[in-house]
Amino acid sequence: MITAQALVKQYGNKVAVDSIDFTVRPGQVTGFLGPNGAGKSTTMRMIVGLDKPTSGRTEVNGRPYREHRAPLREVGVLLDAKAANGGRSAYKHLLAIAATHGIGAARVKEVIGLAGLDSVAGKRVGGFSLGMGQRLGIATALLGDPATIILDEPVNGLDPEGVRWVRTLMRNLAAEGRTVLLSSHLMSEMAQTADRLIVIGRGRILADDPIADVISGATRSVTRVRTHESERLMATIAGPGVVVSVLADGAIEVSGLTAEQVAVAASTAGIVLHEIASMSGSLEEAYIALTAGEVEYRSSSAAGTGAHK
Ligand SMILES: Nc1ncnc2c1ncn2[C@@H]1O[C@H](COP(=O)(O)OP(=O)(O)OP(=O)(O)O)[C@@H](O)[C@H]1O
Repeated sequence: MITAQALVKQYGNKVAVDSIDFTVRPGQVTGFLGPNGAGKSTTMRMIVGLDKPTSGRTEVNGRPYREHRAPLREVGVLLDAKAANGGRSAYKHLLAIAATHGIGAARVKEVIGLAGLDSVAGKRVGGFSLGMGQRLGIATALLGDPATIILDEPVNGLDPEGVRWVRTLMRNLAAEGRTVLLSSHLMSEMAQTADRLIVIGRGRILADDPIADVISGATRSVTRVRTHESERLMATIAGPGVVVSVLADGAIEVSGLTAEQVAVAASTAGIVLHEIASMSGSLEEAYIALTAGEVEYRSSSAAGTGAHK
């Protein structure tokens, strides 16, 4: 479990984290989202004692991080995958960290296997690809078999197999009852991995809800219907708050009624439907809607460069 209470971090005049409160619960994957510069890394750094809050507090498993006598066994962290010593082999790197925390070589071998690093465990970390470095960072985070895991951009640089591996690992860790906090800018990946989301913008919390609620709260869901009797169906379902539009392919899109209500109305009127689907918005749409106006760094033109020809 991770908690933050009235947590503030100021760098000079810059308020990076602006009095936030949240609880990250065990048994779930919680996604931590926000535009560049929103304050995610600063928050994660404060949780694990790498940055001191200007005011407020954070706790991991019921105590401030620094008060844990064996922090590696409480919380596993991946904040900077490039932090490993380049001259050592992956095995030696993990063994050195394990030794300073009273963790045996057997656990080192175990996490090497878990992270899919068996074939490169004897190789110098300096020669690792970004993806291998990420795997090593995740192996390090898991070394102490911690109840809480915090990973900042863990899929950065991973190939599709690696991305899927991280997703499955996170889901399994949560299913074991652990607390998993995960940041990523990959919305489709987050949508498949997280149960709950905390979204921040300019240091403030914009949403802290189950993922389905974040999506339904920030996007419009519609019912898409296809029938040979579009005109009659439109007349049948017309009413206050019901908006219908005819799409280019002849299907009609209805907002203001659930798919069930449309199906019942059609059935009562004896109208045969060839297709009916409830279309909810995507996490990406919800995220863009939620963070509009909260983006610190935005390109001035969506079309990119090429203005001077
Ligand atoms: N050491 C520092 N000194 C001064 N300002 C800082 C420092 N660290 C972070 N900031 C500022 O605090 C704000 C939050 O930064 P932070 O790195 O926490 O954002 P983030 O959400 O992790 O962004 P990203 O998605 O780009 O990693 C930014 O405006 C950043 O420039």
